[in-house]
Amino acid sequence: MSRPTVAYQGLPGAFSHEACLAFLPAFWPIAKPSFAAVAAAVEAGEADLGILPIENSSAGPVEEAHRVLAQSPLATVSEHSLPIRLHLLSLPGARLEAIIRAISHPMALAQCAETLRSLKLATAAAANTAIAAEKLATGTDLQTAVLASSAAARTYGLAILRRDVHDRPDNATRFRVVGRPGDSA
Ligand SMILES: O=C(O)C(=O)C[C@]1(C(=O)O)C=C[C@@H](O)C=C1
Repeated sequence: MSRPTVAYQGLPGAFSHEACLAFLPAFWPIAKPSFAAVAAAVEAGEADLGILPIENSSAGPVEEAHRVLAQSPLATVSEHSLPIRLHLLSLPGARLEAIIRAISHPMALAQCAETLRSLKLATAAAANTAIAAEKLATGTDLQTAVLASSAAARTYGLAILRRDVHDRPDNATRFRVVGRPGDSA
């Protein structure tokens, strides 16, 4: 039998991808560009399950995921909390003093608000932490950093300029696993 699948938002190195590996190790993760695309893949039977971040311990509910789930017939299978460690990543060779902006998912930016203020960095939103990391890695910008995981740093060959930049040491995000109603996946 082929391996069952789980759709997640982002790319390898995203926290949703980390959640797939931690909580659904028997499932093959399928990357999707948006929360809506995750729900659509499960509804269409392209993926057996979907996983979405629904709430962070310091930044609160993930509004877009709640909007998508409210409009979807999918059923909750389980919920899991994942510790979230955010690092400031740059191209290798960049210096912290030269960084002027940080790019990431708005939830990740909110989890690091105090650090970003103390470093006097401007911010810009991306669709996902790993999507921001992958984009930075393909360019030559030594003034921009992204907030993402150590897995994203490894996956895209980025340097960790500053480790653990989330404001609260107990930072964690709750993920919801969803499936088609009536399925016993
Ligand atoms: O999965 C990712 O990496 C994301 O960009 C999304 C997201 C979120 O929506 O809350 C997931 C977990 C963290 O709380 C930060 C960002």
